[in-house]
Amino acid sequence: MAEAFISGLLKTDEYLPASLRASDTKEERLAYLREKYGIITVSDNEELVETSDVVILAVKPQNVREVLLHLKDKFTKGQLVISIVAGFSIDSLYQYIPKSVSVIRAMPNTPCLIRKGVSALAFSANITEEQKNLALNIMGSVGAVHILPEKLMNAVTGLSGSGPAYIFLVIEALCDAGVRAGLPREISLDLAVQTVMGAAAMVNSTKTHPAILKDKVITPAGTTIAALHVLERAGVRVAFMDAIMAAAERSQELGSEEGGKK
Ligand SMILES: NC(=O)C1=CN([C@@H]2O[C@H](COP(=O)(O)OP(=O)(O)OC[C@H]3O[C@@H](n4cnc5c(N)ncnc54)[C@H](OP(=O)(O)O)[C@@H]3O)[C@@H](O)[C@H]2O)C=CC1
Ligand SMILES: O=C(O)[C@@H]1CCC=N1
Repeated sequence: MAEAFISGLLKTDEYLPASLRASDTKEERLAYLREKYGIITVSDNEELVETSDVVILAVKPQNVREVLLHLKDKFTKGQLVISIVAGFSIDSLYQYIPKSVSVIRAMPNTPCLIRKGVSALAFSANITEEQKNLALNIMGSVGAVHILPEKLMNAVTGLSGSGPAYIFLVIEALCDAGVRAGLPREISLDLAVQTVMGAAAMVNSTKTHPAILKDKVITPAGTTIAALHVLERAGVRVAFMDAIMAAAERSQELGSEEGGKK
């Protein structure tokens, strides 16, 4: 996910490679980031925190505590930490980060890599307008941004944070289905991709409820209603609801000390 940010930010005119630095546990990973993006890399989180105005925390929830434990006295007043860690609340982060530092809990998604992401942000109470604008600029550089109350962040994680994976699965399933019906795989994949992109763009640009757009595809006694009958019988809507609830609940669990160990 951190690479999605690096790539997305560098595709803007605003962020130059020399203004971005990354740390990681593996030197080979840092060498890859240096070579591919020309950014500065450090093998030491302490150095990174001491030399950065904005720190994006992008380790797995299971690693957050050990990472922050070593950094507590490295932060300085006025710094901004943007955490993209699923499930980890602002209050939990403040167990390891001084109160003089501002914290943003963010939930982006991987299309940030191509600047087509969507993120939600929740702010700590001490955030300044300048820091809000800076965060909106960073996150806005790689996609759409919503500011939300923190209590909604697990739901965001379930929907849009994990969401690209659901849509990749749908695209793969549509492609296989086309192949099953006789289409060459390459053509089938393109038909699936263009259909998903076209449908999403139509909802976005017409601002029309998807149910109305769906109805316009359906000819009475035609092909579409025959297919929708099968999807409804298979419980597709409930499957999506259950899936997103499962992800939101797992996000909540990951934020707890016990859940973070699993
Ligand atoms: N993937 C996604 O779509 C999204 C992920 N997120 C959140 O982003 C975070 C990262 O997820 P994701 O990118 O998928 O996971 P990855 O495992 O790909 O990335 C985590 C990176 O952190 C590195 N790391 C581990 N320990 C340390 C350490 N002590 N110091 C520095 N770096 C360290 C890991 O290195 P190593 O491999 O050596 O362990 C790895 O490169 C998670 O908290 C997740 O909840 C949020 C939104 C979307
Ligand atoms: O799977 C995960 O836990 C992360 C959080 C959102 C997307 N990927």
